[in-house]
Amino acid sequence: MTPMDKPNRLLLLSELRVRDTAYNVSLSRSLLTWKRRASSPVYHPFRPMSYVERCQQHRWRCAAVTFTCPDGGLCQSWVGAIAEQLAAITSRPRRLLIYINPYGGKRQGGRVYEQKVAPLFAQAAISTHVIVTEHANHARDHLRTDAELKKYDGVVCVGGDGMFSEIVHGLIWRTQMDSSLDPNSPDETLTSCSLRIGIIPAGSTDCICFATVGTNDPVTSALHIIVGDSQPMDVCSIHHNNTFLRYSVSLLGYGFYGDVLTDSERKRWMGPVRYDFSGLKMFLTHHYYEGTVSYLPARGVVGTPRDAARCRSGCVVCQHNGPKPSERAEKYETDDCGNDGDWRTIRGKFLAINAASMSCACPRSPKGLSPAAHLADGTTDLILVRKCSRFDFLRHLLRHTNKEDQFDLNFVEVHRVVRFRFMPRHCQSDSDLELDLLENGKRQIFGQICRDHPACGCAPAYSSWNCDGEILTHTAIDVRVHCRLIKLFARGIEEPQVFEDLTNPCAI
Ligand SMILES: CCCCCCCCCCCCC/C=C/[C@@H](O)[C@H](CO)NC(=O)CCCCCCCCCCCCCCC
Ligand SMILES: Nc1ncnc2c1ncn2[C@@H]1O[C@H](COP(=O)(O)OP(=O)(O)OP(=O)(O)O)[C@@H](O)[C@H]1O
Ligand SMILES: [Ca+2]
Repeated sequence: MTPMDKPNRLLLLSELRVRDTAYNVSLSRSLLTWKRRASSPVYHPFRPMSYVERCQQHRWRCAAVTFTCPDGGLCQSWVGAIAEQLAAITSRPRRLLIYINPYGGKRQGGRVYEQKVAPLFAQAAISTHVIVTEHANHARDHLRTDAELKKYDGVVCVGGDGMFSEIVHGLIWRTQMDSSLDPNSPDETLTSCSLRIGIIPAGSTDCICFATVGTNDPVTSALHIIVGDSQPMDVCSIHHNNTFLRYSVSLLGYGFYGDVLTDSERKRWMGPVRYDFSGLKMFLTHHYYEGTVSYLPARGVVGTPRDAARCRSGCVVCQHNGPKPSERAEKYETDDCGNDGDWRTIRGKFLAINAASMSCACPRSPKGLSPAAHLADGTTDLILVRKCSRFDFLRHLLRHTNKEDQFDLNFVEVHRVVRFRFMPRHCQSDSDLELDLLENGKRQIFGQICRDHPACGCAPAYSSWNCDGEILTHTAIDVRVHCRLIKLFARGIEEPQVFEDLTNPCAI
């Protein structure tokens, strides 16, 4: 054994055995590593120890190892040092509040939790309070008013993006109330939530889990919770006429994704495949919608939506763009005197208007709606898909599933923004409408009448907003990004480790 090596933060280094093979085993702060070596005499066994092993495609598994060593005293030193190190890690949760949606995805939430997750939490000595939800918004309302949050180190949801959204709404609301802030004001600087949220994926899309962990696997997510990972995330607030509607963390989509969601809600009984049916149907329907989008481009940030680089664990773009009080005013380009910076306006006919606050990667589209979007940079990528042929729209959609750039098409544009507004054409002021009619002449007037007349079977004037899988009640909205408002038990997607053994142990 070498003495405590402070500069390298090495605490113990010994030759130990696993079965008949000898290893050089070292313990530094919170990291236990072992490398094979040539060997020697009689060995005493430690207790079996659990650790995290990295597997293919970002999956983690819990493995166990039993070391043996030649003298009992050294054995005790090792057991003591490891226990001391584990106790010193304050980021690991000890008490969790868990909500299970028994009806999410393929309705396997309860089984997944009991069989795959609960045994791991028990092994890691995490105490849990489990609530199986009885109705929609049960978890949200419980968090808003009833939950004794001081008793917990984190909140976990077992379900899909909709269930995660409930937790986010409950926690953000509660945090703002505790800080005496007004969630109805779109200009309020909101207080970040202190409790981290864990997601055990058991839904239909699970894009938040996929885009923050790299896989939808309950065991991997449970292990990220156990080791106490932390990943901040941006949240958009959505208002209509200065009234709060909802928060969004992944996709806020009008047109195609709004229509897919509306149609798929009637097919919930089908499970996850409902999205494919409704997707095909809405693709064939090919509706476009008219309206005005205004946005505030992100200023003073690094990165663009067309970057080849991706947001990964320890992302430097997120670190650079994260909130620093001195930079905030510049980033939002707005000040207390009501100077609203350089708002830009685009009027047109759109097949889809999408805002992606993160990549929205999911099994259907492993690179996501906006592959270069960042989890915690304080911006959202506003994607405008203008009216085009079905063939062109299919080209755009297909590019979500291959290596080609879905933005490199002349009917698609993408802007990295901190705030945007949308006004459907028919909601515009009377004077705006009159101006349009004058500009566009008689043909437009007849088009207008036709659109307002349901019996003629023409395209509808309005779509709905798909807000993380929920339908918004209004179409005219004001959206603002709140940098790092929440934190997840995750670390972002890890780059594959090219030169390292896939097993990079970390005791649990
Ligand atoms: C030809 C294949 C093209 C495939 C294109 C796939 C693009 C998929 C992009 C998925 C983006 C998901 C963003 C995440 C949104 C979540 O907050 C939300 C809640 O869970 N999920 C959905 O709204 C669920 C949204 C699900 C949308 C599914 C859309 C499926 C489109 C199918 C089009 C078929 C055309 C075929 C023509 C022959
Ligand atoms: N006990 C319950 N009964 C009915 N609905 C519930 C219950 N608990 C939660 N919900 C609602 O079910 C909706 C869908 O749940 P969830 O997000 O878990 O699955 P999903 O929709 O299949 O997956 P995804 O959101 O990933 O597409 C959520 O909006 C949530 O509010
Ligand atoms: Ca972002």
